[in-house]
Amino acid sequence: MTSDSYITFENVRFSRGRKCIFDGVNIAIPRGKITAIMGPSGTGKTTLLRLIGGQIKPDSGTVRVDGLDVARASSKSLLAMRRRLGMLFQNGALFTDLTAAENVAFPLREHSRLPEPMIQRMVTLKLQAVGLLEAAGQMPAALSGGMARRVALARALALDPELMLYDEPFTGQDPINVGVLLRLIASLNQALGLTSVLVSHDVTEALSIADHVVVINQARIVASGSPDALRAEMPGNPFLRQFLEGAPDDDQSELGQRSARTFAEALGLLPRPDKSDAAAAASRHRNVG
Ligand SMILES: Nc1ncnc2c1ncn2[C@@H]1O[C@H](COP(=O)(O)OP(=O)(O)OP(=O)(O)O)[C@@H](O)[C@H]1O
Repeated sequence: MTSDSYITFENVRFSRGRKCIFDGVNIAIPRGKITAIMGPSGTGKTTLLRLIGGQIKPDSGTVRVDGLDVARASSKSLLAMRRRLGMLFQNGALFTDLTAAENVAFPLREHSRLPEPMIQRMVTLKLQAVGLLEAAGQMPAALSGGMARRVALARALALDPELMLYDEPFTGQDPINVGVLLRLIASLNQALGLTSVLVSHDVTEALSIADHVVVINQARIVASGSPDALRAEMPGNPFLRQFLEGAPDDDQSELGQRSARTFAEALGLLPRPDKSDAAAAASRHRNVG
């Protein structure tokens, strides 16, 4: 681990029943950057986020978040770590009986003792950060899907996290909303000095903002580095090449095939489909739904 790593996985093993999800993986997630986690469906990307959050523990090995050994930390240290962590998951629905502003205020009321005027100020700042101040008084039912996702992002930022975990944040969104979310994720990471970990099937989109990429396949890390470094590594890396050339042996699903294809497209290894990027992305979103 270097001091530039915010999160490290050191020889982490994790199984579900008889299925080995991680077979001694080492990962370094750089501080202050956006790291995209890629891999075919079912390879353990969400599991990786749950190991980071400490919801599950490795069978062996160590997961460190800013130096904290997550599995062996006291519950007090774990709680403190989680308060520095924001999460935006595809199912992170808003509370339907609270306005947008009340949704953003919720974690502040739950986890801080700030006086009400300060909470209102924080809510205003967070809604401004996602460009939705005008929606403060709206109920979730009155928001578009894209607006609701941005309010959920504002809520995830409420406690000023250092680390943001995004699990499929673009699912169900149209290309314009995906573009807005991408720009927000990138600009917030930069402006707030965050470290972001992004799990997404939208490979082209995720790679457009990723500084660092980790590719998982069959319980191992098959490649990691910048998109440029992966491109350079591809010819000498049979695992990566297999992933790029087609779905792995045990994943013949349409999703697995698509992950491999879009990854190769994103690295410029395959010609892009003869459509505009937006139309291609729209077609992928429909498929994911
Ligand atoms: N609670 C659980 N109990 C048993 N097996 C589980 C559980 N959660 C996940 N798994 C299994 O662990 C493996 C990894 O799941 P995970 O959700 O991390 O994959 P993923 O890469 O995020 O998949 P996707 O891209 O489809 O979202 C899968 O085989 C899944 O079936």
